[in-house]
Amino acid sequence: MANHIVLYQPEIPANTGNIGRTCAGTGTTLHLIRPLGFSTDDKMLKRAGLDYWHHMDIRYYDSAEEFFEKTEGVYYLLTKFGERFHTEMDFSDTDRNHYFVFGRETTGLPDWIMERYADNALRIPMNDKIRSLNLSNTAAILIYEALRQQGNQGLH
Ligand SMILES: C[S@@+](CC[C@H](N)C(=O)[O-])C[C@H]1O[C@@H](n2cnc3c(N)ncnc32)[C@H](O)[C@@H]1O
Repeated sequence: MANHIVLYQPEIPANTGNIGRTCAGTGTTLHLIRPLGFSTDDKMLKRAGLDYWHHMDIRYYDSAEEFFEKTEGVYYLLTKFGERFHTEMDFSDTDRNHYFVFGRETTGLPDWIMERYADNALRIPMNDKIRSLNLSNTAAILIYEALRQQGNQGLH
């Protein structure tokens, strides 16, 4: 089983490119839920992830409903409204698929997803001087926390 990053309607190509690069370097599958705010041929996306794009296991969905229908595992929502810190959740079971679901840069995750998976809503600590952390930074933090708990799985 594996770790998965799920981006709900990402808008900024450089964020997705950065996340793709981290996914390629850690064996993490990237799931993109449309509509995307860019073309995957976009120059900025290529600049951020160019040499790595072909190493990525990347899957596309036309809607969040389609994504949930076609995947199976444990879903975690990443949101500043989460009641638990991401470090309080146990990701150590490598027999499961762990799906880390991130919201859109401008509007986050829709209410129905927030309600359905409220028990697994996780927050990365921050103070009140900013509205939120950068999407690609949050994805990197989560991937490496999961890998740390899983013993890094052959990464060196
Ligand atoms: C730029 S933020 C979205 C901000 C949006 N206005 C909102 O209120 O959710 C993009 C995504 O990054 C993730 N994120 C940003 N800050 C976070 C935090 N402190 N804890 C967990 N996830 C965070 C969430 O998945 C969020 O949907």
